[in-house]
Order: sequence, then structure tokens, then C-alpha cells
Amino acid sequence: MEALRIAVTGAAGRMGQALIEAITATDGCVVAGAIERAGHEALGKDAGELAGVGRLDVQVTDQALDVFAAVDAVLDFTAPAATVEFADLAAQARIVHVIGTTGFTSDHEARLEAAARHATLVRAGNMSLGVNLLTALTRRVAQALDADWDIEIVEMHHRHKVDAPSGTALMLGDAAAQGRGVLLDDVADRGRDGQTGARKRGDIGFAALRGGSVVGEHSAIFAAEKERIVLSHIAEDRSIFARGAVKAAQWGQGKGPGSFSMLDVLGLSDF
Ligand SMILES: NC(=O)C1=CN([C@@H]2O[C@H](COP(=O)(O)OP(=O)(O)OC[C@H]3O[C@@H](n4cnc5c(N)ncnc54)[C@H](O)[C@@H]3O)[C@@H](O)[C@H]2O)C=CC1
Ligand SMILES: O=C(O)C1=N[C@H](C(=O)O)C[C@H](O)C1
Repeated sequence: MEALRIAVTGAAGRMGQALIEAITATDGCVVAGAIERAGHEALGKDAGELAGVGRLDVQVTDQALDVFAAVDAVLDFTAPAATVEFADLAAQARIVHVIGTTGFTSDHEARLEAAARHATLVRAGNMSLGVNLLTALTRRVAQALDADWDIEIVEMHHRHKVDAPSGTALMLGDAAAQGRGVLLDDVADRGRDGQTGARKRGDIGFAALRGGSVVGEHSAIFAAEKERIVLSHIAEDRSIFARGAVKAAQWGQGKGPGSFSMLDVLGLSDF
């Protein structure tokens, strides 16, 4: 059987390098393209050497269209404005677009939905097995409890992270809202400062901490009178996200077009 040809966008980034490593470690998958933004110092370098896995004879390029035409899937952990452009290219090339990027606005979301009419998109604010299981558990717990239980989502990440709340925190908040049968947009409290007034019953609150090299920590807290349930996940290494993304690329072959989640990939949609 032919190897699955996978390209990585943002190849020089923290996740880009973890993705190159994960692809090379997966039987039946090869790195067939590596993309960086125009002007990046990594352009022209070997993608394998950049990621510390040895020479792969794949040069980092900014010519995304050429790369997309020659691969079966692209793993994209970059930035929202870049990802919506890549989604259009993936739709043209009819390839699987695995999107790990976070921080989308509602305009970006609409563009991704449009692209999904032609492309197979697999999207998740977090691609690890553990967080997706936590997401399914959060929905179940929220379903079992009434609004006497206040829900708060707390996350901590490294000092370089540019979006807040994290994509994972929003996934957990959305799961909690679904469990409660409400829309997250109607109940989310995303920033408290000053004279906020008392907590509103039914709100889902978010708090984001930033510092050091923390890979990613998330808790969904259910707080009632005199008791609390805390569901937590701690990411110790970016390889957990990268492994999930490679699995999504494999799963997406022959599927779609459409927009899928990691819960679909992991068979947790009905958990
Ligand atoms: N869904 C998940 O499981 C995870 C998602 N993420 C998300 O992935 C994204 C990237 O995170 P990091 O790797 O930590 O960031 P990073 O800043 O280390 O890497 C991003 C890379 O994308 C490149 N890039 C930006 N615009 C580009 C363009 N137009 N074309 C090509 N490359 C471009 C940058 O030059 C950079 O090398 C963030 O949105 C983060 O939240 C991160 C970890 C796990
Ligand atoms: O930026 C990161 O690093 C991470 N981003 C994702 C998020 O926004 O939740 C996933 C993970 O927590 C790491």
C-alpha cells in the first residue's frame, strides 16, 4: 500500500515540529510537504533537520498551492487568518485538512463552513485523546446536574500563547452548555474584572492563566453549596496533539466532504 503523503503548515512552529516528528514515527505516513509563511527564516531548510528527526529531503516552502496539489492531507496548526486561506486551497485540492489552529472569529468560522462543502475538515481545539474524553465527560456531568452547580473552565498555557480562552477551554464550555441544553454564546462569561456583580445563575465562566512553558492544563469545575467536582487534564508534551492530528489525517481518507471533530475520529460522539 502507498504511504499517506502528509504536509505540515507552520512547519517551523512549536506544533509544526511536533507534527513532523509524529508523522515520521507513524508507519504508512510520510512528510511530503512543509510550509511556512513568506519571509520566514526556515524557508529552504530541510523539514526533518528543522524538527530534529534527520534529513527528510523535504524543503520548507511558502508555495502552499503546489504542495497541496501533491499530498493526501495537510496538518495545520498556524493562525486563524492563515488557516482560512489554507481551507480554501484544501477544498480546491480535495484533500483532508486537519485544523488544530485556535482563536477563530465568527467570520473565520463561516469561511471554514463554506470550505467544508468541498473539503474534508477535521477540526478540534485539542487533538489529544485525553482532552476529547474529558470533553465527553464534561457534557455528561453537565447533563446530570442542574444550575445549582456553577460551571467554571480554568486553563493555563505557556507565555507565548496568543488567544484566550484556549480552544480547549471553549470546547469544554461548549460541551457543558450542550449538556445543559443551552447555547454557550448565551451563557459564557469570558472576562471578569472590577465590580462584576454576583455570579449569574446558569453562566459558564472562563479564566485564562499564562506563564512559562506550560504545555496546557484545563479544568472543568462544577461548584455547588459545600461540594465541588473538578475534571482536569494536564498535557505534558505536544506529541499528544500531534499523534491525534496524524490519526485524524488517516481517518479522513475517503470521508467527506464535511466538517468533522476529533470526537468523530475517536468514536466518542455518542459517549
Ligand atoms: N488543537 C490542538 O490540539 C492544538 C492547537 N494548537 C494551536 O495551534 C496553533 C499554533 O500553535 P504553536 O505551534 O504553539 O504556535 P507557533 O507560533 O509556534 O507556530 C505557528 C507557526 O505558523 C506559522 N504561520 C503563521 N502564518 C502562516 C502562514 N500564512 N503560512 C504558513 N505558516 C504560517 C508561523 O510562522 C509559525 O511558525 C495555535 O492556534 C494553537 O492554539 C496548539 C497545540 C495543540
Ligand atoms: O496554544 C497552545 O499551546 C495550545 N492550544 C490549544 C488550545 O488553545 O486549547 C491546545 C493546547 O491546549 C495547547
